[in-house]
Amino acid sequence: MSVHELPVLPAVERDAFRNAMACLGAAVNIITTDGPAGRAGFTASAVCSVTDSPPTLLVCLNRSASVWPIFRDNGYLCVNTLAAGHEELSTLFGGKTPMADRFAAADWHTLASGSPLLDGALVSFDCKVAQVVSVGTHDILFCEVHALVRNDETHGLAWFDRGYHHLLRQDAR
Ligand SMILES: NC(=O)c1ccc[n+]([C@@H]2O[C@H](COP(=O)([O-])OP(=O)(O)OC[C@H]3O[C@@H](n4cnc5c(N)ncnc54)[C@H](O)[C@@H]3O)[C@@H](O)[C@H]2O)c1
Ligand SMILES: Cc1cc2c(cc1C)N(C[C@H](O)[C@H](O)[C@H](O)COP(=O)(O)O)c1[nH]c(=O)[nH]c(=O)c1N2
Repeated sequence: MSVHELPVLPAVERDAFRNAMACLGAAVNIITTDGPAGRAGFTASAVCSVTDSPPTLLVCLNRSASVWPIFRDNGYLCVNTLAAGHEELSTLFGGKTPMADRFAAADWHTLASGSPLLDGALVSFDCKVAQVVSVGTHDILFCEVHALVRNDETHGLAWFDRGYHHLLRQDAR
């Protein structure tokens, strides 16, 4: 098909897009960093696996978020995937709460990256930001995973239809 014959696609309204995206269930994560630019954390559901060679995941971060310059400058982060029971913590990191109050609400430890790992997270991925691609209002942070901490005792937490939902493990049903 020659260039001038390519179909012109209609635009989708932002609210219609958001209402549609609310139909995609997703894990809920607290993304943390600590380094020369300071300590920060925010709630993110736009997180997914990219490749297992090398182990890489992505996080989408709105550049208008107050945490954005800190993540940009530190270059390391941890993805803490939340477990059932972490709903309040998710809301705390997802709002306009002062950073110290966000971290005071839970217990943390660190591995090589220095980013806070949440005690009791379903899983934590200690990462180095390897590549950043800006698309519209967001930066897509492609992160190489260098350490993992799993907690197989707890159940999952999903964000779907603008609310939290528990995901039970097979042997718990
Ligand atoms: N990728 C994101 O930036 C992202 C993802 C989820 C939620 N949020 C924010 O969390 C809050 C709660 O969201 P909600 O699900 O209750 O209702 P909502 O109507 O604000 O969002 C519905 C869905 O639309 C998508 N979305 C919302 N804002 C977006 C943005 N700025 N860029 C890309 N995708 C976006 C997400 O998938 C979200 O689950 C809102 O402030 C929302 O903006 C942002
Ligand atoms: C369930 C859920 C899921 C997400 C968010 C919120 C909630 C409640 N937020 C929003 C983000 O956490 C919030 O905008 C910032 O923490 C706002 O605070 P500051 O601007 O940092 O003060 C969010 N922001 C973002 O840039 N990428 C994302 O994937 C998500 N996902």
